Formats: sequence, structure tokens, C-alpha cells
Amino acid sequence: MKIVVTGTGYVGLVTGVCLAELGHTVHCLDTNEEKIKMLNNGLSPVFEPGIDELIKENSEQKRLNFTSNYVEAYRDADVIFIAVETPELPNGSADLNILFKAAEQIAENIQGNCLIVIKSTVPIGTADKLNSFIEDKLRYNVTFEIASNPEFLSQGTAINDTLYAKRLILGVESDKAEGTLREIYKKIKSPILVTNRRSAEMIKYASNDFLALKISFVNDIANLCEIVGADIDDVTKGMSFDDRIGNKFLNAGIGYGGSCFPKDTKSLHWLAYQHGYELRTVKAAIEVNELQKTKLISKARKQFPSFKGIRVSILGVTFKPGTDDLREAPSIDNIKILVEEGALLTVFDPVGMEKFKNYFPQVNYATSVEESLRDAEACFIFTEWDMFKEIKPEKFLSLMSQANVYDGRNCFSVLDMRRNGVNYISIGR
Ligand SMILES: NC(=O)C1=CN([C@@H]2O[C@H](COP(=O)(O)OP(=O)(O)OC[C@H]3O[C@@H](n4cnc5c(N)ncnc54)[C@H](O)[C@@H]3O)[C@@H](O)[C@H]2O)C=CC1
Ligand SMILES: O=C(O)[C@H]1O[C@H](OP(=O)(O)OP(=O)(O)OC[C@H]2O[C@@H](n3ccc(=O)[nH]c3=O)[C@H](O)[C@@H]2O)[C@H](O)[C@@H](O)[C@@H]1O
Repeated sequence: MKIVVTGTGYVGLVTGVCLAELGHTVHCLDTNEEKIKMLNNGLSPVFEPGIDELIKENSEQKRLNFTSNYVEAYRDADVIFIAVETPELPNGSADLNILFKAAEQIAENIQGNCLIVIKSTVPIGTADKLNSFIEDKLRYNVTFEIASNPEFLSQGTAINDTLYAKRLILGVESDKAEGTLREIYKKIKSPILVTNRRSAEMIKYASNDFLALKISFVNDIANLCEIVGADIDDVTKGMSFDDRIGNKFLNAGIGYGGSCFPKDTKSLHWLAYQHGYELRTVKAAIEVNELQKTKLISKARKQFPSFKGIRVSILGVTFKPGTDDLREAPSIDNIKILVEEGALLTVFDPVGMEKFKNYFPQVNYATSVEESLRDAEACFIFTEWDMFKEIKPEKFLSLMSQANVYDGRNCFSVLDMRRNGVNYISIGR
């Protein structure tokens, strides 16, 4: 079976590499020739723990190929997984132009019967639309079918999330498509839900939006904790003993970022609106998150009414630890404010700095935590990398000229920091 994965981004590359690891022969296709060049040199264009080793091993075994030649890749493909980006348009809806461009390339080049599987996150009804679109554009006399197989991996744990998936959702309209997908995934021992394509598309949005809601709820409660003198960490710990609530996704902070929660909440809200329905819960999650992103700076105003000329250490810029991804990272909103006010920034992040330089070339970059902290009058922590959590209060006190630490991810014990003399401000505590 010839499998093509369209797009070698976070999802496509991990999907391709993991399918090869499961023993399939996979052709990873990307129209970005730079990425293909890197991959053919054994380098991953994205940072993802464990991916380099799997690329090397599976390329050596000749199970994994990288190409930008879509004409050749699609010609005799049996299964095509589409994993291209579906970004947000200014009105909040999903931009499907890239997906439809890929579909056009597929339609014009498939010469055999083929299953086309949508892995990208797409609005409900997209698989149906893609079906008619491809039918109209087919150049050869072939049969094809569209399936929806949404992806649930998280960046930073993507390989594990794929090889040991918590669930596989197969949105199919025929037994044949189900059989093909079951065959592809037969080595993954995960629960499988077979459903129709629209439900599969909805499962993806509902899952992401539910998690976003959970985070916004906790942040809302965290803000109230500050007002009434409660501690959000103890509150969520207390809540988590109830297994109906669970202990995951209860971390208060400066809000969710990344390429998915922000866009997937807005996209589902927009889709509902187009159908004359208002998704009030999701709307609330979006609004709380928007306000939460700059909450920490508002709190720092007490000490620094203006940041003009203030030396500021920034620890962490990626939208979460374990990734180099900066898409919708709350750090960006905050750093924009600080730069506009004329703060003197020294930024450090263990993996995100190269990409971050494209956003803010004008700030200083440090090569270590220590270098970033040295002589700073304030420190902002935007990402909870493990190496930051290990910083002892003494380090802030000895390196900074004033130990004002604003922690957007609640990395430390309030008691420990304050008892040792750090002016420590976090979220909801
Ligand atoms: N990033 C994540 O953690 C997850 C993302 N998703 C969804 O998966 C989709 C992809 O997301 P990412 O991998 O983050 O995107 P990405 O932007 O990292 O990668 C997309 C890739 O597709 C390539 N591409 C675009 N048009 C193409 C074409 N016509 N032919 C071949 N390649 C083409 C781009 O050059 C790019 O390398 C999105 O819909 C996203 O919502 C779903 C679950 C997790
Ligand atoms: O569709 C997607 O792209 C993916 O989106 C998320 O994965 P990801 O964006 O990689 O990262 P998460 O770990 O979910 O974190 C998202 C954001 O929420 C924030 N977050 C997370 C958990 C928490 O308790 N509090 C909190 O603020 C993180 O800091 C981060 O900014 C989902 O977890 C995946 O299941 C999904 O497949």
C-alpha cells in the first residue's frame, strides 16, 4: 500500500514518521522545498522530542521518503493523508484555501483508486465539500473516497501520542474505507470509534474547545481567588480528587496559546454563528483567554507603572514547554507591550529563540538563564520549562539588581520565594 502524507509540519511529519515506524512505506510530501531539503539531509524542520531518531532509522530502512514532487507522489498513491495547515482568517473562520489547493493537486494527479484522509482540523461539512470538489477536478477516470481521521497529538509528546493514541476516530462513509484505516492502524492498540465524517470533524473541535474551556474556567476562578484571598493551586488540587473533574488541564496561567486552541475555539464559534446558533460557553472561553494573556503585566504595573528603560529578563517564549512553536504564544502579546514601552529586554528560551528572532529582532538574546537574569530589574516567566522551575530564590536575588519576578505559569512556591526575599507575583495566588 503506498501511503502519501501531504504536509510535513507538526502533524504531517509525525504522522508520516510514525506510520513508517509501524512498518508502512510512507512518502512525505511538502510543497515547501526547504523543508524537504532539510528532511532529506536527516534534519527535522520542527522541534519534537524523538523525531530525529525516527527519521534517521526509518529513512535508512527505506520506509520513509521525502519529496516535493506531488505529481509523482500522488500518481499511484493508495492512501493520502492530508495534514496541511488550516489557519484562522481575520473573522475567526478557518481558512481552507491551502487545503483545497492540496485537494486540487490530488484530483489532478491520482491515477488509481484512492482513499483521501483528512487529518487537518476542518469545519464540520468540509469532507463533504472536498468530495464534490475533487469529483469535479478529477483528471483521470478513478474512484476515490474521503475519510475524516482527526489528529489529537500534542506538541512535545507527539510521537507517543501517535504511537500510543488515546483514541482513533474514523469518520467514514463505507466499510471499505473503515477497513483500510483499520489495516493501517492495526499495530496501534487504541480504542477505535467509527462514525460518520461530520461527527468525526465535530469530535475534534469539541475536544479542543472543551480543553480550552477548562483552562479559561480555571483562569477565571484564579482571578477570583486573587480577589478573595484563595490560592488557585490548592483550589484545583482540591477539585482534582473528584475523578469526574480529574487533575489535568487545571493549570492557571497567562492563558492558552498554540496553533490550535485559539483558532479552533474561534472557528467553531464562527461555524455555529453561521448556522444561527451562539456557542456561549466557547465565546466565554475565548474572552477570558484574551484578557488573561496580559494579566501578569497588569499586575506588574503596581511596581512598574511604565517599563521605559527598565531592564527586563524574559524566560520562555514558546506557547508551552517541549516545543519550538511560537504560534499564538502569550509571550508575544506581552513582549510587544514591553517593547513598545521601551523596556530593555534580554530573552532566553532553551529552544524557541531562533524562531522568536523573526518576531523581535531588536531585543537582546541571552545564551543562558543566568545571562538573562543578570542586572535585570524585573523577570517575566512566560513558559514553564523544567530548567526554569529549578531556579532557586537565591539565584534571582544574587543575579538581578531587583528581584521582581512575575511568573505567568506558577512555577514556584509562593511561600518559598517570598520567604527568601523575592518580590514574587504569580497567577491566582
Ligand atoms: N500542531 C498540532 O499540534 C496539531 C495540529 N492539528 C491540525 O493539523 C493541521 C496541520 O497543522 P500543523 O502540522 O501544525 O501545520 P504546519 O503549518 O506545521 O504544517 C503544514 C505543512 O503543510 C505544507 N503544505 C501546505 N500546502 C501543501 C500542499 N499543497 N502540498 C503539500 N504540502 C503542503 C506546508 O508547507 C507545511 O509544511 C491543522 O489543521 C491543525 O489544526 C491537529 C492536531 C495537532
Ligand atoms: O489540535 C491540536 O493542535 C492539539 O491542541 C492541543 O495540543 P497543543 O496545542 O500541542 O498543547 P496543549 O498541551 O494542549 O497546550 C495548549 C495551551 O494551553 C495551555 N495550558 C494547558 C494546560 C493547562 O492546564 N493550562 C494551560 O494554560 C498551554 O500552556 C498551551 O499554551 C491539544 O492538547 C491536543 O490534543 C490537540 O491535538
